[in-house]
Amino acid sequence: MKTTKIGFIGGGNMAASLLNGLVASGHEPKQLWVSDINPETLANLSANLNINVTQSNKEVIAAVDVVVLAVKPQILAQVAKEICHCLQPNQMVVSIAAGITQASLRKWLCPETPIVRCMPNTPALVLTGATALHANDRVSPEQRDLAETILRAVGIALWVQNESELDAVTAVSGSGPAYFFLLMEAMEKVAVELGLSEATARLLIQQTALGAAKIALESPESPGELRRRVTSPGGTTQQAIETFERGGFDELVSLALHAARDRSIEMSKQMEANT
Ligand SMILES: NC(=O)C1=CN([C@@H]2O[C@H](COP(=O)(O)OP(=O)(O)OC[C@H]3O[C@@H](n4cnc5c(N)ncnc54)[C@H](OP(=O)(O)O)[C@@H]3O)[C@@H](O)[C@H]2O)C=CC1
Ligand SMILES: O=C(O)[C@@H]1CCC=N1
Repeated sequence: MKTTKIGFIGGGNMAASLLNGLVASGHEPKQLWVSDINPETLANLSANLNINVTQSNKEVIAAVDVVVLAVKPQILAQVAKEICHCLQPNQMVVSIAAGITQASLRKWLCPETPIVRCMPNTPALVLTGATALHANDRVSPEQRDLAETILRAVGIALWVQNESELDAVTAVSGSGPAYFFLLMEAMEKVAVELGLSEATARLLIQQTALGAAKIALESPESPGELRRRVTSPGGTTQQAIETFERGGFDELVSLALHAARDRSIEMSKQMEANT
């Protein structure tokens, strides 16, 4: 797998996370390609990772075994139509775009193209990504394994049976890192108000987030039980948790995740209707 030629169309945030992760996991940099319209983006990727870079999407297609579509959903139709004639019949396409369905991709590419649609997240950068994948019926078992191996190189990877599950995955783990950063941001602001220096606050919050994630991963207990173990009756945590609950914490999380899931569905419908 480490010598499979993989090409990214679009070298922005998510592509950079995956490329960094692939190189860090031992993938041969010279087997990795990326195209982007922005020369500065390409210069940074080339300098940092020593991978092949080009402004030509078609050059990437011609050089690789697997093509990863990593542009914004809004311009994916245009990019897919530009490259569709250059794809070899069995060349696998992996799309990471939120809210772009297999049906749209099939329409824009060629009906025979093997397509894996997936939803990764930016912690791929530090090899702790979480990705869900869905394959169309043109993807061979070997290509399925290859797609899974690529994403597993940068974290965990699991398959969903129904494509519609990717809307929920996008809301939970695709966007999820931002929710944790939001909480960290808010905690840091208040910690400074409470008298800590910014550096002290940030370090304490980062280590606490890491510790909470590690204990949640390693313990057989549910998050609810782990939370109760921190919450001494009549103590400080109880005050904080009750304040969160009075403020409608669960309802707010529900509203936020539904909004993200609904936006994913809405984007799918808009793209299918407009192209
Ligand atoms: N960011 C995230 O956490 C996640 C993102 N995704 C998905 O990944 C995809 C990329 O997102 P993200 O990395 O955040 O977006 P970015 O905007 O950071 O990256 C997209 C890159 O594509 C470039 N680009 C624009 N037009 C073209 C073109 N015609 N050919 C080649 N490259 C082009 C952009 O350049 P310029 O900026 O100059 O326009 C930009 O560098 C999206 O579809 C998103 O839904 C999925 C999971 C998580
Ligand atoms: O916000 C977005 O649309 C993308 C998809 C998941 C994370 N970022």
